Amino acid sequence: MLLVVTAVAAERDSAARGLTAPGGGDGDTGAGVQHPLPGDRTALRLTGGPLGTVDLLAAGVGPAAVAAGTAAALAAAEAAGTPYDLVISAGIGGGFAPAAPVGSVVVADAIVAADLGAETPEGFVPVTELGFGTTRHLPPPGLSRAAARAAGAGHGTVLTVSTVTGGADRARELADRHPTALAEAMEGFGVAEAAAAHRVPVLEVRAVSNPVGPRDRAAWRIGDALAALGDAFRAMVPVLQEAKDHG
Ligand SMILES: O=C(O)c1cccc(C(=O)CC[C@H]2O[C@@H](n3cnc4c(=O)[nH]cnc43)[C@H](O)[C@@H]2O)c1
Repeated sequence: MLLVVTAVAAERDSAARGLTAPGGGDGDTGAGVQHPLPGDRTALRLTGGPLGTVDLLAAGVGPAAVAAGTAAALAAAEAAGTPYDLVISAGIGGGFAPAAPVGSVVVADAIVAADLGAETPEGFVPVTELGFGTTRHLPPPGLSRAAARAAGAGHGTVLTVSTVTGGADRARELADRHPTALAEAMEGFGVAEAAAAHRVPVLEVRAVSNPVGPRDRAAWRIGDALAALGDAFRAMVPVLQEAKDHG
């Protein structure tokens, strides 16, 4: 079973459209059915396509909301005896120029919490250097590479931040600290923490709606990014099917 976790319903519906589009999923999946989850949550459940059962959950904005939603979905599926075997964090995101322009798609080869740490006189120190936890989850390399290739996407680090970058200085600081970063968003690390706790592999897919940099809300291309996200899911179906059928 596949679990796709987004922040908002528009992202969930774009992914579902891709998974049910001709050439992507099987047309029999239709619009899906509501699948109740613990804690007043509901997933959209698709069945009958090449990927078998796919649950799509819009779990809220930010790492805490999606960590809670993902953990609830994973625990419920395990308790029902039908555990998920892959979780995908998906949605729109900011792209680092010039590698990830607006309208492009990025598949994460690493999912990194960029602001989980402490400010010190010497600068930012990640929690790992303070002796706690982790700041990085690694998707299965072969699967993430194949997914990126199928989607025509960039393959690089996706940062998780709790505050959308809004200035050139912050964008430069993040790029300096994470030279392989292609995109930032607000959920991937939360989804990945929950997946890791259940020993389930994770992917992150981001369609770029805006550049990482000075805030210019009017320039965000959310509709284009949602369309690109759906196209990416459609293109990734054969790769996800191969992973499902052959581990
Ligand atoms: O400020 C606004 O008017 C506004 C309107 C719509 C959405 C927002 C968001 O902040 C959306 C955050 C949401 O989208 C992802 N996202 C998209 N671009 C970025 C980014 O450059 N940096 C971080 N996150 C981004 C994020 O994953 C959230 O789910 C604001």
